[in-house]
Amino acid sequence: MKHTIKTITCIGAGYVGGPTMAVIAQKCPEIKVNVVDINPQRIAEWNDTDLDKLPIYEPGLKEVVKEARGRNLFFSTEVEACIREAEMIFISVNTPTKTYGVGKGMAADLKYVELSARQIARIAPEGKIVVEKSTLPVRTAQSIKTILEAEGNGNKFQVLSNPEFLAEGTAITDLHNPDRILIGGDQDEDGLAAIQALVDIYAHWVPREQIITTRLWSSELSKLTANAFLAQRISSINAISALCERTGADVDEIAHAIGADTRIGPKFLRSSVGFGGSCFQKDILNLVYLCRHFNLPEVADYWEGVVKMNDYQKHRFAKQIIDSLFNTVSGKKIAFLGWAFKKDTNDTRESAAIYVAKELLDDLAEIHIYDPKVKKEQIFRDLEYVYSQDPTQSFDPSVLQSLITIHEEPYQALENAHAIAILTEWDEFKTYDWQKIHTRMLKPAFVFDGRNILDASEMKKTGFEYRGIGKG
Ligand SMILES: NC(=O)C1=CN([C@@H]2O[C@H](COP(=O)(O)OP(=O)(O)OC[C@H]3O[C@@H](n4cnc5c(N)ncnc54)[C@H](O)[C@@H]3O)[C@@H](O)[C@H]2O)C=CC1
Ligand SMILES: O=C(O)[C@H]1O[C@H](OP(=O)(O)OP(=O)(O)OC[C@H]2O[C@@H](n3ccc(=O)[nH]c3=O)[C@H](O)[C@@H]2O)[C@H](O)[C@@H](O)[C@@H]1O
Repeated sequence: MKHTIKTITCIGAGYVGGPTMAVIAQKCPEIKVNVVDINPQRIAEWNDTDLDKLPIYEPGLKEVVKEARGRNLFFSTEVEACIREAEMIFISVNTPTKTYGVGKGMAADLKYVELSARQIARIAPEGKIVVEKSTLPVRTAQSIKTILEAEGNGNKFQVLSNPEFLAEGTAITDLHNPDRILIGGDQDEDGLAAIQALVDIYAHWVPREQIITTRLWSSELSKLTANAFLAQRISSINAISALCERTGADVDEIAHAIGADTRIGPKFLRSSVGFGGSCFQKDILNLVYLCRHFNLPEVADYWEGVVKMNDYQKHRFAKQIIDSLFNTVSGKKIAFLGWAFKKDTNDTRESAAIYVAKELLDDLAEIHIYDPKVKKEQIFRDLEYVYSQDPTQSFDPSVLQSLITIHEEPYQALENAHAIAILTEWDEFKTYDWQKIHTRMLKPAFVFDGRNILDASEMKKTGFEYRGIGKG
């Protein structure tokens, strides 16, 4: 049965739902695209006439929203009405690591996905194509199908898996020029027709040979595997960075040398203070949990090593700061450049900065933070959350208020600092007047470059005690 898709609804107006649907609306002007969310503030921000107030910062996003919003792109809290109206429904809700009960700290929390599936089943007047856009454990489509069939008033639903591979900070270019689109579905006649309906949407702008279609389980597991491989590369180069620091080798030279091998390739070999972001850790832990569930402990341990290495890298960075500052940072001003988990985003989820800050705060450092895009309230929320997760510590928020200062402007944050730590690779940090900064710091003036973005020899010439990652 051929489907003609006239209306799409996406449940979840977050970092994925918002930009992905904006681009579908931009490229398919004849399709009406509704993006719905239970968070009214988020929807109000998506609808703000001032495009600088969109809830997420992504280069190029404003332009896409400006073109499509009000034409065929609509943001709304009317979840039920929009479910009724659409022939195809994307589920793009959050799937964080579980913080309670069975699988706590490891498994993906699927409660928002389940709620969405139940809501669709309950109110959809007829069968729909339901598309998993969220990252999900392999075989989740089966659970969604079971719910849809059990609660769906006899309607027939098709479930597709269409994982998203965009990276934050480059979301719009990734969506406009994806390496591939992946669509998994049942291989019977109805399943293939549903796959074709989604292929037809992407084919508006993605060459057909870049649209890969697979069975459901392969598509779901490809997403977890892709993130695990990407994160593994970072942990691998970071492991080597530790050895470089002991031996006098330079990790950037090594990355260049090995990346020239076409079998390895040059991308994703930037050694850093550790990977952050909402997904790498969550998705690997989810993979580890699945492996244990299927009684594959060796496979689970293998992938868990990627996360352990990342924790080690963040800890190593914080420890190096404390060790270099004569074994204590108590009462010392440490300036943080950057709080976001990478440049060109205001997202701070699992940012390495949070964990480095916590270790320094535990040693009573006074931390001054400047990030060009992250809001003050978000930084406090991140720190309060990380303390709330540490059962060994009683948490007094007033201490946090007295030890943390957030700056709207970088030079004040750096003035009279004992040390500067670069946590995010924002381009603007490279353009600062480092000579001026040096004169205004306490001496010895330490710079811990967690992103290797500054020129080590220039910094040393200026008089800094400069420490890069993996620089022997
Ligand atoms: N952030 C990223 O770069 C990427 C994320 N993903 C995956 O996409 C999924 C979504 O991630 P994000 O967009 O980052 O999450 P997010 O937290 O930014 O957005 C999720 C949204 O869903 C809404 N929501 C939750 N339950 C709802 C319900 N029942 N009805 C309506 N709205 C509901 C929340 O209010 C929130 O606004 C996750 O599974 C994630 O792993 C995949 C690729 C990239
Ligand atoms: O599933 C997801 O959420 C997404 O996760 C990552 O995207 P994202 O986390 O947005 O950003 P990345 O560019 O992958 O960076 C992740 C972290 O790794 C760090 N990183 C990246 C690359 C590198 O060489 N070194 C390094 O330390 C970044 O600074 C950042 O903290 C993947 O790149 C996307 O393909 C995927 O869709």
